[in-house]
Amino acid sequence: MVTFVLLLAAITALAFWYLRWHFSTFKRLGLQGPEPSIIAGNLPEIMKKGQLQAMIDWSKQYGRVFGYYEGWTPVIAVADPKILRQILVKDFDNFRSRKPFPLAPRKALGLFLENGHQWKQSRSILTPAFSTGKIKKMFPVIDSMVDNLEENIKVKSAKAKPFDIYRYDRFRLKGLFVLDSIYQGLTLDVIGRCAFGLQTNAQTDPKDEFLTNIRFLFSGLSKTCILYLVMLIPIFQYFVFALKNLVIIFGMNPVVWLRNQLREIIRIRKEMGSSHNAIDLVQLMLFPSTKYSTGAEKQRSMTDREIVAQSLTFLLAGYETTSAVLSFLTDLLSRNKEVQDRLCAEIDGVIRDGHVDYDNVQQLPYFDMVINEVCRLYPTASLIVTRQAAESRIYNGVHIPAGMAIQANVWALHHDGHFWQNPEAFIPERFSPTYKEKIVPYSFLPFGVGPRSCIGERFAMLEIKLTIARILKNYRFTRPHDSDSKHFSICDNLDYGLYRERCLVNVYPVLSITFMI
Ligand code: HEM
Repeated sequence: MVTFVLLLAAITALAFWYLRWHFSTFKRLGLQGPEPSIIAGNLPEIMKKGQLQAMIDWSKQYGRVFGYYEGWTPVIAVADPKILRQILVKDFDNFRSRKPFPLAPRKALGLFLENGHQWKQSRSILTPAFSTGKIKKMFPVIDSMVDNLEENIKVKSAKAKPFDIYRYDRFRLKGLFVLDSIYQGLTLDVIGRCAFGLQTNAQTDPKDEFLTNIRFLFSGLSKTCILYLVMLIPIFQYFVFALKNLVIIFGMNPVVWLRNQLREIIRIRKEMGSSHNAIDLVQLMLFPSTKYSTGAEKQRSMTDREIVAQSLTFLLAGYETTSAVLSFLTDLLSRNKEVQDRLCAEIDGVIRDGHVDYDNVQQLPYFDMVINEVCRLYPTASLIVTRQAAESRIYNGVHIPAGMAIQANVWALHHDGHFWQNPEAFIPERFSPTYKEKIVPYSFLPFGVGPRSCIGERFAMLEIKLTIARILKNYRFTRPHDSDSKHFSICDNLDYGLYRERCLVNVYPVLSITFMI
């Protein structure tokens, strides 16, 4: 009995010592940061405030580089442009991987979560899908989807009553309240058609199965506590993986539904063969372009499982991010009438015959400035610019040991008074040719930067510009209390609270859920 008690005491003391050692990683590295609890690191604060708010508060307290613990995982948050340049671009070979992801699937991860050779191969297969030629060919598809959006707005505005372009609808889905925005329907239809040739009708049918399943992913499942448990005790994920089959058998998961749909598309496309003239991602993944492969890296077609994982990644990446930028852009234009007037004047000047096309939508420099400023104020994907160090290195006096996770602190970077004068104000002129030169390199990263930056940036920019240019040809964004409001399209309070709602809750859980594939 005494031996047993002694052994137990020794094991407890050893475990305690190990936990203390682990949670003093940043003290040993000489980095400041919030005090972690010995069991949960800084997870309680992250859970209480949300990750972004916690990071904002910590940035104020500890500056541009600090360390925190996402449960068990130590992470260095970086908002120093010089160090970010090293990590994201100059020394990319040391930072090819993303931060380890709770519940990431073991196989078939999708481009966003892939690492090493697998990532490189997938990126080179998928990059040609976003060439200028391909995007140009996608233009008429996006344009036809915007027809539906315009029709929606026309019907709404004909009632001569204000309507809310963001909170277009609020309904109960599988027991949860889901917010709807007319932009979500648009971006889902666009990514569905352009990436997979999917015939979704999210804009015309609010009960469209694709839309409801995707929305369910972004709402209910994102509130799961399983994720936090895995962040706390990473080993717990093996238990979750074991449960996965049970969930699939009961068919309760929207991922299962989406997976089955995508498999059906793959089956049909395989039957059609490589001569089929589709220009989308599925076609590229089944029949990779040889134009971009070098001798050493012969491209193979992907397996069905890999294609499903990639497709789901693109659906998720292309849907929520773009609709969120459209929503913030609408909100900011409705609040800043002079900016909206100047933008409309530019659009009317360039697009004289009223027809927006691929070439004229590229000739709107003020529009580019406005979108950049929206993305600076509200970087909708600010938490996903992450990396992991392969080897130990020192940058600007900061020691980054091998295996350390890095979180680019994009919000802090975009709101840093040292880099941006009056950072909370909406001033598109910051991005004018005169002032642009003064922008500190690597202080503006809405799409990330370097070889792992957003693959869909140009596609998203085109979609945003085409959509807003077409709306502004006929309408103005106003607010409900505006006395001169013609009651066309009106958006309600889109603010920081909404930013949190749309951009924060979602990233981890939604991507984690791809483990169901
Ligand atoms: C306004 C809309 C969008 C924003 C703000 C955005 C932002 C981002 C950011 C910040 C990253 C991480 C970059 C890094 O780590 O350096 C990223 C990665 C990615 N984005 Fe986007 N994105 C948008 C639209 C899209 C669209 C439309 C697609 C697909 C058609 C897409 C597909 C991806 C993919 C696949 C990755 C992972 C790239 C890799 O790891 O190689 N994104 N995006």
